[in-house]
Amino acid sequence: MKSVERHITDILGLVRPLPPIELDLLRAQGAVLAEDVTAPVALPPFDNSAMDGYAVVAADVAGASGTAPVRLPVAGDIAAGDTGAHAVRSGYCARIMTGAPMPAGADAVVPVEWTDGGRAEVSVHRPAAAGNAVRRAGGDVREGDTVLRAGARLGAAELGVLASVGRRTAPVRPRPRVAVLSTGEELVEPGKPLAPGQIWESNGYMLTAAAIAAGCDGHRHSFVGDEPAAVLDAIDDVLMQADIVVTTGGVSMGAYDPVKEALSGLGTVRFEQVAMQPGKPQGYGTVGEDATPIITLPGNPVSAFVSFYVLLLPALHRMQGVAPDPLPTVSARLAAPVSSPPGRRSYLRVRLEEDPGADGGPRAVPASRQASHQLSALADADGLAVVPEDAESLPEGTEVAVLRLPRP
Ligand SMILES: Nc1nc2c(c(=O)[nH]1)N[C@H]1C(S)=C(S)[C@@H](COP(=O)(O)OP(=O)(O)OC[C@H]3O[C@@H](n4cnc5c(N)ncnc54)[C@H](O)[C@@H]3O)O[C@H]1N2
Ligand code: MOO
Repeated sequence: MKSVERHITDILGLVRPLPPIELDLLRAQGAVLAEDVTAPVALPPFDNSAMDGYAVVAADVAGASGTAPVRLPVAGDIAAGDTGAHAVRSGYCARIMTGAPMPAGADAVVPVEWTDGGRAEVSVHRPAAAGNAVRRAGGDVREGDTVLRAGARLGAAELGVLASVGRRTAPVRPRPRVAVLSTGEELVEPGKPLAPGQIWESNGYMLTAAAIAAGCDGHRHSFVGDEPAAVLDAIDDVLMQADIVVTTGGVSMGAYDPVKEALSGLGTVRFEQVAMQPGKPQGYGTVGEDATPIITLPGNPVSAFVSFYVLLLPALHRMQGVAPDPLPTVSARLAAPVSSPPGRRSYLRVRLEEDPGADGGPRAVPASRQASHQLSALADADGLAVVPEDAESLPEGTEVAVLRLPRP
């Protein structure tokens, strides 16, 4: 059987970072920056007041106190956004607001709380040292500084930074368009009644949601039955709108495995058995004139889920221009013994719990239901514990690596 690592590498070989596009800032949320961004000007661009108060010459108020306040005439008002040229000379002050440009000659701001708040003349009852409550030009960012690096994922803070350096748009890798296509004659749209032998389609929702959570533009397409020609038609239909196609079902050893049957003939898609549990039957390759990557995941819901995070996620990262890292791993002690098929690496659903008795490190509590159709145990899990290929059982207390599942 093929190793998990080899299969991840083969899938990575199908994809490249998507060419950058320019997106309006709010449309770029969640996307990955394609170039470094520098500041075209210093930020703040000018010296300005950090507080509402009075711009003064610090030396004038050096002796101010409650018992001997310093009285200064107020030469004018400077509001934030004031573009006029203001100046303060010794013996005078100007009322100034937070964010307003410092007048020439002034070197400190006395907060209004340290004064009587006078409009024509003000009493200052505390000294303010030079530089007090003054935000210097370039105090945040100097002109030409790199404020964000290529590869940064754009969240609220990053979008704020981009706007603060005057960008209205951002050069980003577009979110990979992931077309999710499910197959199976037994599938019924949720919300509709089930006939005997039928089940509600769940993989499409699950994988589309996982793709969106991974920063992709996931689209659940309608599912198809067990007719290989219908599978090919459906794949053809989604190709125009997809950077990668993900199918589920129809890749195993059955008499009606339409994905395998339909795609095997093309010569561009391989079907293999990967040494993992769940997720053994897998296919990967390209389809269509543009050689669009296609990944065919098994139909068992937990197999599809685990395959997405173990095999596909690194490729989705690469398409976004970030390192093709797997899920983050933590080390944990098994809270119960587990078993695993020989020669296959198992990914067991576990809940991570604090282990008060141990020297730090959580414990991994395996879900009681681990079969690949038992989807309900997944919603309780926060990780996948990895049981190596050479282990058929592990006793309670064994230290294992746990892949942390992303949570909304
Ligand atoms: N003789 C063998 N049989 C099977 C083998 C094998 O090696 N030899 N492998 C088993 C393993 S492991 C897996 S995993 C499954 C994979 O089978 P397929 O990818 O062909 O998937 P299907 O047969 O279409 O479906 C499997 C299972 O999952 C349900 N399913 C499928 N799609 C959906 C969906 N969109 N939403 C919800 N549930 C879905 C389907 O009803 C089946 O119960 O094969 C084993 N068999
Ligand atoms: O590999 Mo299947 O994915 O065991 O259920």
